Amino acid sequence: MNYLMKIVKKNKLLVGSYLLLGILLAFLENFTASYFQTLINKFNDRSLTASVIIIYAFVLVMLCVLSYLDEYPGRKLEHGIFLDLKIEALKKISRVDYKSYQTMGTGKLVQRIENGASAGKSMLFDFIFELTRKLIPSILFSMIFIYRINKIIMWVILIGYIFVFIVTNLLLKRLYRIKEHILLNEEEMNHFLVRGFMEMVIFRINKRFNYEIEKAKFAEKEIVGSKVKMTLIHEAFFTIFELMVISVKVAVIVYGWITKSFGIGAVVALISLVDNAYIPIAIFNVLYVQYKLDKGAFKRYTDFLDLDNDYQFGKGKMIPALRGNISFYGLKFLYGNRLIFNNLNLTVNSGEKIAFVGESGSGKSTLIKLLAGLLKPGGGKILVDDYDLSRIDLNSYYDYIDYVPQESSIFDGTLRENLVFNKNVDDKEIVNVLNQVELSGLYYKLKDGLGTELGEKGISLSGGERQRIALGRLWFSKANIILLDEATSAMDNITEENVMNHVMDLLKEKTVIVTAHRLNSIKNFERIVVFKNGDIIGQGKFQELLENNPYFRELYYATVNK
Ligand SMILES: Nc1ncnc2c1ncn2[C@@H]1O[C@H](COP(=O)(O)OP(=O)(O)OP(=O)(O)O)[C@@H](O)[C@H]1O
Repeated sequence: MNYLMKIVKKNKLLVGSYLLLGILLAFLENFTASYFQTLINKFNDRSLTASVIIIYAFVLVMLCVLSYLDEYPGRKLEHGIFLDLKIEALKKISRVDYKSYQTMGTGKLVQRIENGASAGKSMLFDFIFELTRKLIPSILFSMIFIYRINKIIMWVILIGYIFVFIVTNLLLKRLYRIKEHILLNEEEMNHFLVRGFMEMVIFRINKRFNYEIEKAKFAEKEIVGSKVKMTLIHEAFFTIFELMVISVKVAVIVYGWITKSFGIGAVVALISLVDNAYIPIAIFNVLYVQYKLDKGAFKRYTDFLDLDNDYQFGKGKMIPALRGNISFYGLKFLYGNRLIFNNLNLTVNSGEKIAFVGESGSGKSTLIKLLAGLLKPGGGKILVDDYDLSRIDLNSYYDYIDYVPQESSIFDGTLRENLVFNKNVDDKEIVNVLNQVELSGLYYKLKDGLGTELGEKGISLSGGERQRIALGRLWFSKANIILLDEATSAMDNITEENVMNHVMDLLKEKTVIVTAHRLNSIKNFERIVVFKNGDIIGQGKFQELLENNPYFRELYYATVNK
């Protein structure tokens, strides 16, 4: 509910005018029905005057004009709430704790956000607003007008309300279970769709699509079956309800006929007021059932919004500058209960060029992610200059650090966006950088130049091209700590050497940490740190390690002999 209240507060003017307009409309609708009684009675006994007709016409015109004006705040809120809730999800991703992010499945999550945003909009706009501005005022006004005509009928209608409410709650229990089943299967369905789109090549070559389609079809069968069942239960309720309203209307006519207590105007007005009293309750029930069911979908969405945030955003020290000294003291880190580092110590000096090497799984990327502030140490400390990293606001830290991750860091956007994000940079400057990372050949072949769309994860590029674009970003960065995690692994040796010469030239004043498996590529680094099972088992220059460190020698000959 907090998230919905936040939206109400943000739009308080629109919400206020929408609610007031609704209440005014509800009053006018019931007043029209009641005033119609006066008009008919006067018409019947030939005492009708022009002023009565003018008042009646005026109210009808007002109803028409106000209903139209009502559309403005109504539609703005309706569409705005849905999209605001989706944007809230994107804001969440910008701050969510990295460990939770790692376990999210995109397909299921996107569907959960879609269902949740739609449910939230429906809870606020279709239920709470509708109840406040229309249903409650309508029921109250119609009751007041009915009471003025006949008290007994008002009580009969009220008892009817209670009956309807009890039946609705009985139905709800069954509907909940069906709705939960639908939501889970919708997420499942999207999971198969998204992974089918994203992993097309793997699935096609492994002939997995038939299996995926079968799974999606099963989810489809469950969704369709459950939706049909839900509609039938809903509709059964309305049929019963409709029959009840017909009975009340007939009873009003019979009662008036037997007791001879009302004139023709009163009968017409009562029939119309019974509708005015029951239509809102019918609508209330549809919305109430929907509201209760939406709560489940909305909870799944808010569970995501309630995930822990990275505590270092918006909190901690803002740093004015970083020289680039780094120290790890007694660092401990666990993935769940899996110990990765226990008491790791390492110092990197400002401007130093360091390479992390070691067998796959030895912890190199984890250490880089810890230094990037994505993962948090389970013990010990990371100092950057003299600041304790855990006390720095990451928004401030990210002005001084740049990170090229191991996995593709190209996003669905243009070549220009992928190089400079939203910075205002001259085309010439960008083309010059493309030359530095040996991409000018590719660039001149692109029909749309810097405006070329690179596709999801840069699918239209080769692995090496993707890596060179990611490295090209460094030319537009002011950071002075640079972390390159296997940033050249997909390039051929010659391209790697040429590009890295330019990159290292660019970064000569900066602190640079790279991880690499091809040990030839880090021959000239000032220091190489050798990792094994989360421990540092050697440090030094390339030649020293080759002579003195048997494990490094083993690693080196394993790569050159390939
Ligand atoms: N999200 C995670 N949850 C649990 N364990 C993880 C997670 N990410 C990595 N690990 C484990 O942590 C260990 C260290 O992984 P890390 O990626 O740091 O190794 P690495 O030295 O960079 O390997 P590579 O050279 O293959 O990239 C590995 O055993 C890996 O399985």
